[in-house]
Amino acid sequence: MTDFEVHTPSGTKRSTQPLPQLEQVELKGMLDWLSAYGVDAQGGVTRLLYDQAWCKAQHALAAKMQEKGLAPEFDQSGNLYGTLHGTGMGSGTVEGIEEAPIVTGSHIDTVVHGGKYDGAYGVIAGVLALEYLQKHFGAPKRTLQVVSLCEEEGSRFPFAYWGSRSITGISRLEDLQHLKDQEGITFAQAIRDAGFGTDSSYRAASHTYGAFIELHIEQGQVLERLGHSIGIVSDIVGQKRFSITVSGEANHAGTTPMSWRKDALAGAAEMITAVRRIALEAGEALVATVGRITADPGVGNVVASRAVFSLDIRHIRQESIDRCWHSMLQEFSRIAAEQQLGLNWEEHLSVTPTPMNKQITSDIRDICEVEQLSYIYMPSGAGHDSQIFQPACPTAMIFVPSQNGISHNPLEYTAEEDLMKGFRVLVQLLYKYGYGS
Ligand SMILES: NC(=O)NC(NC(N)=O)C(=O)[O-]
Ligand SMILES: [Zn+2]
Ligand SMILES: [Zn+2]
Repeated sequence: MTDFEVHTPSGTKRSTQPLPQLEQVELKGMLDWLSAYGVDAQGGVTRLLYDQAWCKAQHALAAKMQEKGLAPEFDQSGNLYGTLHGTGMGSGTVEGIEEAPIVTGSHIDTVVHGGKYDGAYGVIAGVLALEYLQKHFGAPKRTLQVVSLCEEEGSRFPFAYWGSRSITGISRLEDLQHLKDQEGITFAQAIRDAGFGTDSSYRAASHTYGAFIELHIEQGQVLERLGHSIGIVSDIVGQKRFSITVSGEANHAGTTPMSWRKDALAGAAEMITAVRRIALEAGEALVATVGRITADPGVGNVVASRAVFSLDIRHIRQESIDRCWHSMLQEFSRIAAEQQLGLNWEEHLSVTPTPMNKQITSDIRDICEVEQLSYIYMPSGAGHDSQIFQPACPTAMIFVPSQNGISHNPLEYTAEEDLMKGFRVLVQLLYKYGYGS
């Protein structure tokens, strides 16, 4: 049993209430259960926005929420909500946004051949936390909600954070309809095939949140190396993502002398080497990644006429991202001019670095202290829906360790004991905000 002070996200002290000991919950079992939707023979999980595995998983989750008394509801984007309705009693004089639901959750989509914890942990933990609170304390005073966001990774369409961006109104379906996946299927078609979209019977994706709290695996090695159980996220890095197209001329590999070629792939290779050099020169905190390249016509005895590669740049400060991108672009232009190649780029993601809400993070710290869980404040090098929510409502993130820091990989793993510690923190926090008098 633990005693702790209950207060709202705005810091008003409310009351003190002991919580019953948390029981072992079916966290691990439910993560395994969810991973069956989209699992492959090597144990990798692939659930891309609106694909078959995604649809099955999201509907299976809705059925689980129903079983657990959480009144599931979809919106037009395919975000799924489970709700514990508040009685409204004791919510005091707080007005406007503070009366809105306290929401927890994360995303259901994965990268291609990813793990079973990224995103899923926060969704499952949210469902079980609401079930736990309902079972022990009945209806909360303030409405508590869990959301299974439809998309965060940007794995299918050249666009990311669709779940949180649609909820916060930053993006609308009209802006994305034309986007195509690798198979040429448009966003408009994909959402329609999945049964969502503006002409579906679901309500529009718009909500006012009192606060958003995301529990997530760290996806790095910091907690494990330093021996801490909980990471309290201080900031989330900013990101820019581009698609870079280099154009040359297809020609015969045997009859075209080296110096007369316009070899798009050779030019792209030099540009990628420059990406690595510039990022290394910028210092340890900056990271830049080229994770994908395609070449046309993609034939062994033909000089490539076109190469397209991805570029992902991240840092905790926007100026560093911008400076690095400009140096890279200068280098790309120099290389293209030198080799008589065409150069085009398209920016398809830009998110600014985002600090998390100070009051919620300090409440998380208080809980860690009462619960005697070792914690550190840390920035997140991975992007999260929390950085989309933060400007719209007070937002915070709780991290648990990732074994060997591996993520976006079937080997992604967090020990059950660590999953439970994060769950405990989440339950305490939701109790604090939902049941305070
Ligand atoms: N937590 C994540 O894995 N996020 C990933 N996805 C986005 N959208 O940032 C990423 O690339 O960092
Ligand atoms: Zn991820
Ligand atoms: Zn994630």
